[in-house]
Amino acid sequence: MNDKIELTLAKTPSLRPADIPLPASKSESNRALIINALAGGDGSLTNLSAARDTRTMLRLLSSEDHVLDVRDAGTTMRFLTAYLAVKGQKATLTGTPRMCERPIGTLVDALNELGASLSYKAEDGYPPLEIDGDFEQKTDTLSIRGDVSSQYVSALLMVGPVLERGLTLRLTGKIGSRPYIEMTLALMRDFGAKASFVSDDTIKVEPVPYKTSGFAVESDWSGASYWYAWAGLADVAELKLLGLKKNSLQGDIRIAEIMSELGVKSVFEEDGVCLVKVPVGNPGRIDFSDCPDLAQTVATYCAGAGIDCEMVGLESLRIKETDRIVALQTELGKIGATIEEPEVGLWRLKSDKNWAEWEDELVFDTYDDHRMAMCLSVLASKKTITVKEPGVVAKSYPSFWEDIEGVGVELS
Ligand SMILES: O=C(O)C1=C[C@@H](OP(=O)(O)O)[C@@H](O)[C@H](O)C1
Ligand SMILES: C=C(OP(=O)(O)O)C(=O)O
Repeated sequence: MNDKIELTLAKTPSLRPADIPLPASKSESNRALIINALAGGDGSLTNLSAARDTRTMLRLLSSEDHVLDVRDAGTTMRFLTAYLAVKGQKATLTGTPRMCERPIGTLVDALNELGASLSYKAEDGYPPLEIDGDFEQKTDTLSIRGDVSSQYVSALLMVGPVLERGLTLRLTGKIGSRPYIEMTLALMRDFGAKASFVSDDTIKVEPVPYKTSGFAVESDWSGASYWYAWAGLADVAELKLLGLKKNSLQGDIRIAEIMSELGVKSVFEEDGVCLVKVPVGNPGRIDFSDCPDLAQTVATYCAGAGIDCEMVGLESLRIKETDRIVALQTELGKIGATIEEPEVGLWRLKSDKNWAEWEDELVFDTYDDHRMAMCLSVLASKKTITVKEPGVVAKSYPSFWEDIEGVGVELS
């Protein structure tokens, strides 16, 4: 299914009861791989994600090529930049044309200040990058903006324990995606590092090397979000999402709380979470500062369910796999919804309450963005739809369409 040019999903208001075997988290997997490599590479990592972003990380960590192509994987690009720079490994890091439009200057500046020799091969501030191979620590304290991408912060933190003098990071501005930073610190500590926030905006990493350890990756809460939306929009849905825990390292567990107000309750069991339909409450203003990857799911769900809402904390959405606001404005416009952005990071979504009047031929573009394909799929609970380039899901959830077929959605 992933190699088709387009995929049609037949209208499916009633889902077959199912246990959904979610993919493992690519965020946890990519951190575990980098930390394990810095610890000597002998740890036992279980349930690593089959996501392309993780397979790419695995491949590049053991590659002896000079040119390393991360494709469209943001964490792979940012984490490998810091890893290779501090290891003093010569390499060129590159990616897809879109990856070469995603900024990396904040991280490169910080690494050069730390003692690395990184330069740009094309445009200043953007991949491709040349890593010169020399590294000598020049400072143990860095200030870095926290409002562009938390991945720069995570990348720097993970190399902290192998630096002779350790590292103190001071984050300036608003700190976006903070749970991803906490996830990084938690995984580092699992591997013996001494690293934690010492104040609201300062993180200290001691020069205590990693120890070999084991880590079991949890299922992916971002991937789970599409099932919450399916459960909320379908007339009948009895789904259990396997491998999710109530105490998660992933900030995207917030989908459980958001959807409890929007029509889906979570019942945690030993081996996963059961989704139960409940009446829709008042969404109010939803803040995505901690969980930007949930924005497309919630926007599409609200547009499909006829719910108006105000979404904030969306400053980073324009520099992800695509400009996610433009993509959502265009695609949700096809079902009569509008999204206004009166100020950066604030979206006002107004939905068309009458889905029976949506166009009959709904064909959605996906913009090389896995999350566009997965969030739009949920609209098939109301109408037959076609999704272009369905293979984009491979970035984080390669078996997405098989799992969709598993709940009884006819695909052609
Ligand atoms: O560290 C991570 O694993 C991620 C951090 C987030 O990025 P930003 O920090 O750029 O918001 C998120 O959007 C991305 O999918 C994964
Ligand atoms: C933004 C994402 O990933 P990345 O930044 O790692 O490419 C994502 O998975 O939605």
